[in-house]
Amino acid sequence: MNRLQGIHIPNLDEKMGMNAEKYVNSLTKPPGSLGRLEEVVIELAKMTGEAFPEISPPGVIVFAADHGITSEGVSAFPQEVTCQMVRNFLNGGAAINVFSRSINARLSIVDIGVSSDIEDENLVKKKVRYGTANFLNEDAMSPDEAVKAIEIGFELGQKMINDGAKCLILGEMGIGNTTTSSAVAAAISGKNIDSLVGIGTGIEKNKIPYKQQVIMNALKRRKPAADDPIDVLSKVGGLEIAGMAGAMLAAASNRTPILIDGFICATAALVAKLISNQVTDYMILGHRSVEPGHTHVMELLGKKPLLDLEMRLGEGTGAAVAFPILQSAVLMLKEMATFETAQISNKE
Ligand SMILES: O=C(O)c1ccc[n+]([C@@H]2O[C@H](COP(=O)([O-])O)[C@@H](O)[C@H]2O)c1
Ligand SMILES: Cc1cc2nc[nH]c2cc1C
Repeated sequence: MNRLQGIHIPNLDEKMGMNAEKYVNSLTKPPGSLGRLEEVVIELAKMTGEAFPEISPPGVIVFAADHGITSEGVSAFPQEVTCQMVRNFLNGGAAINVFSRSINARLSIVDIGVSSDIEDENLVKKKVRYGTANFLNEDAMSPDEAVKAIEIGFELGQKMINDGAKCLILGEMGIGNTTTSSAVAAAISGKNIDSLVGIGTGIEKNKIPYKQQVIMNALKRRKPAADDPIDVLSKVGGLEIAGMAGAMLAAASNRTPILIDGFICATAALVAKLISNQVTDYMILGHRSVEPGHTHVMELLGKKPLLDLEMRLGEGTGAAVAFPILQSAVLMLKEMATFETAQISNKE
């Protein structure tokens, strides 16, 4: 697969992880008493290869794109909300703007496939096409478009890291993308569609069987190949999902930790894993979304989320809210006294 074929993801630095573990156990607390903070900082040491991992400043990239499948009435909101929310991001008024400011993150908003044009000097204009096609009736995009969207994500992830980001948060905006994500997750995992479909932006619960049926019919017609990420993306995927997957691959190839958001972001992580299995070594899961598919996808990624705040917004918000937990973990390592320096008697 062109340029992405040559992508190299370094092995985790296990030795640095062992050093970090030893050092965590020398800090003034009973061993294990800081629970998952201890696990997290050891993971970060393995990822970064640093004795005292640096994760600040974080960088947030929000990929926006439209979905032809919205014509089937699968979302509670109309398609034009994608474009309207992009304007809201650019004006600083969305939840991800607020949370990015609170963690001092650089925030980048990318049009990778919105169905209308948006003029704004702060928008990163990388439109691959004006929304996907309705994948119930035809392939969502061409294989070339899927590759292009992954490459754009990779370039923008690399740029965010070159500009100084030490941890990457990927967010998305795309009316209809819980339907797309359910289709992608089902295609890759073979899981029953019933377990992967939820209310998204808030459809009535009694509409869920219809949403499931649309996805089942589409999968029957499109027949995506489970082990081929480009086939899955081009047949039933989304441009923001491809972009996020590309950015994740860039982060992992730079040893930069990735903080994963909700269902759509985790589905992009699953696609990235199909492209390069080791990419998940560099992922930490920020939160558990209300979308039922998220729990299944997180299991496929082999990781547990940090938070469960019953959120289902997307945009990268769950990851941004989880970021201070990583900061606490890193500060624990950097600033706590050891038993020796504080002259505290250690365990018998
Ligand atoms: O991140 C999540 O888990 C999540 C769960 C439900 C909805 N969303 C957001 O809501 C939109 C998709 O919902 P829907 O109902 O239009 O498929 C899209 O813009 C996502 O960012 C996001
Ligand atoms: C208002 C709104 C904001 C969002 N942010 C992410 N998905 C969204 C969906 C809607 C409808």
